[in-house]
Amino acid sequence: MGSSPPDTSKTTKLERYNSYIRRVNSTKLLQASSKLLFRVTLLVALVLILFFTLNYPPISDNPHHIHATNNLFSSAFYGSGAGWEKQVRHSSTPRRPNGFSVLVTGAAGFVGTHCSLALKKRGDGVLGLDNFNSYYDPSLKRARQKLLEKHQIFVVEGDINDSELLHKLFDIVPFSHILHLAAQAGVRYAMQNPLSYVNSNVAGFVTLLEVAKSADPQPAIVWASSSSVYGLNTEVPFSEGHRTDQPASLYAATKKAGEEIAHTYNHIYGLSLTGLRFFTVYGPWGRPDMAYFFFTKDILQRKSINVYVTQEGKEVARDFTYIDDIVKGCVGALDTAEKSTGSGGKKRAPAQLRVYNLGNTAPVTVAKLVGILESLLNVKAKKHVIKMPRNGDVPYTHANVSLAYRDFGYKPTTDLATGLRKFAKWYTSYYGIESRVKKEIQSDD
Ligand SMILES: O=C(O)[C@H]1O[C@H](OP(=O)(O)OP(=O)(O)OC[C@H]2O[C@@H](n3ccc(=O)[nH]c3=O)[C@H](O)[C@@H]2O)[C@H](O)[C@@H](O)[C@@H]1O
Repeated sequence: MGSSPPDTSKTTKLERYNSYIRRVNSTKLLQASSKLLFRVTLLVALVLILFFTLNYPPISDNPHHIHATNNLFSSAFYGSGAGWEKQVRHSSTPRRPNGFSVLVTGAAGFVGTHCSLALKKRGDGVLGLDNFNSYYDPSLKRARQKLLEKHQIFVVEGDINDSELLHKLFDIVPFSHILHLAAQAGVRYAMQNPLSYVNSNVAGFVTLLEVAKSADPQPAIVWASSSSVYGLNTEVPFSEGHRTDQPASLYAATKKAGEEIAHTYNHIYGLSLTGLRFFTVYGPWGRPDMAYFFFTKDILQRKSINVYVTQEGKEVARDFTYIDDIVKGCVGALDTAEKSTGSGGKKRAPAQLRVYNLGNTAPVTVAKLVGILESLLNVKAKKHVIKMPRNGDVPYTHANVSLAYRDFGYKPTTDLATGLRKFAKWYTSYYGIESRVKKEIQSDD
C-alpha cells in the first residue's frame, strides 16, 4: 500500500478507499494466482520429466527383457497406519522358540520366494520387501506374492533405495537377520540398462547397509553375490580365494563392488555379513530372462533358440544349481551367521565377514541342457549355434563348495536332469500347457 487515496468528503473518502483497496487486492490476487499457476505448472513439468527419465529406461530389444524400473515412487504404494503395521509385525513374528525375524528383500523374486517359504515353514518370522519392477513379467512376481500370502508372508511393496521406508520397518520390527536378495540380475541386460545395476546392486545395497548399521539391534546380513565375480579367472573349479578382479560384465562388477562394500560396513560398523556366490540357479517359479526358461518357452512354441559357443568354437558350460539346494545354502548361512557387534552406528568388536560359493559342482554344457529339455518336452529344438556375442557372458563356471560344506554342511543333491524335470512340470502347469508335453512329467513328483 504505497500511495494514499485522494481526500474529498468523509463518506466518499471511505467508499473510494474501499474500492481502491478492492482494486489493489484483486490485482494482487490475480498476480499471485498467475504466479502460483506458473509455479505449479513448472513443478508438474519437472515431476513428469523426472518420472519419465527414471521409470522408462531404454526398452530392450530382447523380448524377455521389457525394462527395469527404478521405482523411486514405489513408497507411495506402501501402507501406513495401524492395519499396515499390524501386518508387518504379524508377518515378522517367529513361531518357534529362538526363531529368527528375517527381512527378505526381493521376496517376490525367484530365490526370495523359495527362501521366504522355507523360513516361514520352520517357524521363522518373515517380512518380504519387493519393488515389483518390470525387468521381467511382473505378473509372475504377483503370482509368487499370492503364494507367499497364502503362507502368511506379507510383502511390502517398496524399494531398497527408499531409506525412509527401511527405517520405518526397523522402527516396527527388531529384525535379527536380513536376507538381501533384491538386485538387478542378468548378465547380458547390463549392456542395455547399465544404470539399473548401479541403482540396485550398489546404491540399493549401500542404502540397506546404512539403515542396518544404525538399527538397534543391528541385524546379521546374508546377501546374494554371484558366480560371475570370477569373470576371466581360468583356475577351476572356482574357489573363494581365486581372483575376482577381472569381471567380464557390469553385472559382475556391481556384485564384486557389493563384496567390497560389505567389507567396509563390516570393518567400520561391525555388521555381520555373508555373501553367497550363486551359480546359475534354476527351478520352478524361476526367472524368465534365464536361458533354461526362455529355451523352454521357445522350444514349445517351435521357435529357434541361440546356442552359444566360444569364439574358438568350444562348448559353453554352466554349473547349473537347483533352487532347493540354494535354499538349503541360504538357510545354512543364516543359521551360522554370528550377531553383528555394533550398536548406535558404532562397532564394538570385530564381526563375521564371509563369502561362499553355492554351486552344483557339476558343469553341464548348454547343448546338453537343450538336449534334456527336448527330451522332457518331447519337441525337437530348432538350434541356431552361434559364437557367444561379446555381451559379458563367460564360457565356463564350476564351483568348489568345500567351504560351504565345512561351515554349514552345504551339499547339492539335485542333478540337472532331475531339476529340469521339476521345472518343466511347474512350467507346463503354470502356463496351462499340460496336454502338449510328455505325460511322465505330469505324473512325476
Ligand atoms: O550364476 C550366476 O552368477 C548368474 O547366473 C545367471 O547367469 P548365466 O549363468 O549367464 O545364466 P543364463 O543367462 O541362463 O545363461 C546360461 C547359459 O546359456 C547361454 N546362453 C544364453 C542365452 C542364449 O540365448 N543362448 C545361450 O547359449 C549362456 O551363455 C550361459 O552359458 C543369472 O542370470 C545371473 O543373474 C547370475 O548371477
